[in-house]
Amino acid sequence: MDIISLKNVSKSYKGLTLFQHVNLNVEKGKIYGIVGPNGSGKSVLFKMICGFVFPDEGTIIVNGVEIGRSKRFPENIGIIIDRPGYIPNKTGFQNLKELAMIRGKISDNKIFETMEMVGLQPTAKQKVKHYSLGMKQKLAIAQAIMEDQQILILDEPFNALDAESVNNIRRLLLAFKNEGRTILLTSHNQEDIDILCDYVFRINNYKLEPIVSVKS
Ligand SMILES: Nc1ncnc2c1ncn2[C@@H]1O[C@H](COP(=O)(O)OP(=O)(O)OP(=O)(O)O)[C@@H](O)[C@H]1O
Repeated sequence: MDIISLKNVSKSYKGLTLFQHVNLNVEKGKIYGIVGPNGSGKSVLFKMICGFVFPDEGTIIVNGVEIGRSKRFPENIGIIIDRPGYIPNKTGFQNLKELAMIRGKISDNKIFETMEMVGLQPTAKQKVKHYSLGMKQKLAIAQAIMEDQQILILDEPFNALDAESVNNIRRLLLAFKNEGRTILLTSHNQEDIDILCDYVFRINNYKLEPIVSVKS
């Protein structure tokens, strides 16, 4: 069964057409890349899949649940879209802890492990308002993965990361895929797309056009 499916999805903003009758079936345990120029609708597509905005027509089903009908936010989905709103006067750990308390699923230890995994020091006393851009990005990645979310929707996950961190996060994402997690990502860096993605779609003419099937 497809873990995400879009059926006949259309979306416009006041005369700006982004998508017209788009269909997409996402297989579990694969990495999908969505590419397209600035303003082509990549983030809007991800927001629709996450239930943050609704399509004008069509349906989106995530994990068997139609978005916008029975419940608004899909369960078990890790998201990086836009800059997350952190509490500036708290440390990275404290910020993640606040988020973890919403679901109450994970221990402090798991937050520690996740911070180390993405290259942040969990015991650092530095407040997030003093974090560099790359550190904020790592925190965003940490919140998206720390609860072992099975679907990851990652809009530009490599933004602001140094080369070593990019390699680390790429390795992490490939390991998640091997565990059966499903990842949708965007990147303006073709190398990220080539290395990571099983399937790539380009937004073209208001549709998702398959451009390459690198590893299947
Ligand atoms: N809430 C909104 N109201 C009106 N227009 C919007 C809204 N959200 C997005 N748009 C418009 O939709 C278009 C697509 O935006 P989107 O952020 O999805 O582009 P993108 O492909 O992610 O671009 P980039 O590569 O620059 O990140 C843009 O023209 C944007 O201004």
